Amino acid sequence: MGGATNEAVAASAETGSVSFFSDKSAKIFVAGHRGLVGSAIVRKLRHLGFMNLVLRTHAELDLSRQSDVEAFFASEKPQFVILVAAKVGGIHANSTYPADFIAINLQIQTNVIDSAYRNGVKKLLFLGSSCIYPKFAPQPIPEDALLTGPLEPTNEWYAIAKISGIKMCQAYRIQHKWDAISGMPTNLYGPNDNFHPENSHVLPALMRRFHEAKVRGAKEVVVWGTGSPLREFLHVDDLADACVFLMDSYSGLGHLNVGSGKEVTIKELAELVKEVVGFEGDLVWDTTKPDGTPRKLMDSSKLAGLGWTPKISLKDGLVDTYKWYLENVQQ
Ligand SMILES: NC(=O)C1=CN([C@@H]2O[C@H](COP(=O)(O)OP(=O)(O)OC[C@H]3O[C@@H](n4cnc5c(N)ncnc54)[C@H](OP(=O)(O)O)[C@@H]3O)[C@@H](O)[C@H]2O)C=CC1
Ligand SMILES: C[C@H]1O[C@H](OP(=O)(O)OP(=O)(O)OC[C@H]2O[C@@H](n3cnc4c(=O)[nH]c(N)nc43)[C@H](O)[C@@H]2O)[C@@H](O)[C@@H](O)C1=O
Repeated sequence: MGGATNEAVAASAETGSVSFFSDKSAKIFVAGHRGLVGSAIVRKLRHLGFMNLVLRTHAELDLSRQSDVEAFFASEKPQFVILVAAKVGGIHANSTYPADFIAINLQIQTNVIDSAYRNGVKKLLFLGSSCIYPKFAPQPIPEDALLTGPLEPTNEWYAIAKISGIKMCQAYRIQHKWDAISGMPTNLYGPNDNFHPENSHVLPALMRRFHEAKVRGAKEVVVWGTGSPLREFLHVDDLADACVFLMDSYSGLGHLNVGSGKEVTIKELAELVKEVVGFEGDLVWDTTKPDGTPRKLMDSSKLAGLGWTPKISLKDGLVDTYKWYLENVQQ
């Protein structure tokens, strides 16, 4: 884990953790509550009976503006923070807007983590991403592969910001004995995903492209790259379940991987999405588009050892997501 794993550091990071589930009236700020992850976390918290959620849209509170974030925390004084607001996108967006991906993410996480600490927040959960690991990390990727090799160039700007977020949580834990933890989710999907044709991740991009091709009666759909990269997918409702589990059950220095443990090639994923959508034409591979990381299956055994495992299969998750897409997105 990039140099901060020795016993002395771990011992100095003891914070005296608090129970999250014991007080359903606790004031919880879910930053980024209208996105894929934030909306799933809000659904989960409400289902569990948490009613005192503090929510702000991007328009109401721009988390990249330091003074606005400081004023918000000083007046609202939340007890818990789940930080899932970020500049997020797929391989094309990451490559095209490197300045936005590094700057906005550094700004949001620095403002929120520091203000949360200064205003007496009891516990904060920060989310990174599996792209923090080296491009050629051992597979499945253990947490301690962090900072052991060069990053994948298509998303190194985003990865550097996310690594800084992990390190900031660790630094505040060590220096201030403050309960800031980090989870590293694998590639996610589900309701409220971003279905933009170019800037989204592969799964929603393909769902939309196959759906529109089916409606038009098209014979072919273009898929990016060679189809050979392997990816691990987790339904966002499983991730939300893991996040509340971590809020209650984990208070350690090290970040924890959150994955499904199952990987598919992009070709296999494309065939599965095609089947779920009901498109009957052919796939055409555009090999001028980047493949990105060849493989990034995470080792989530530490989280499993704490007692959390995912429940939703990729097939069931795709069916659920396509149903949501038909009811909420398609024209
Ligand atoms: N999606 C994925 O596959 C993965 C996601 N993650 C992580 O999970 C977290 C959530 O991602 P996801 O839900 O997919 O992202 P989304 O893009 O779906 O949601 C991000 C949310 O953050 C808000 N936001 C962005 N910028 C600002 C800002 N300056 N001020 C206030 N709010 C802002 C967005 O609001 P608005 O839309 O109005 O701008 C949106 O509600 C991120 O930390 C991401 O890195 C990790 C691994 C994989
Ligand atoms: C979550 C994760 O997400 C990103 O990394 P990524 O896993 O490479 O993400 P992706 O979903 O965009 O692509 C996965 C694979 O799929 C192929 N692919 C085929 N056809 C389409 C397509 O139509 N769109 C997209 N986006 N990809 C396509 C594509 O060429 C690649 O081989 C980073 O933002 C990173 O920062 C991060 O954290």
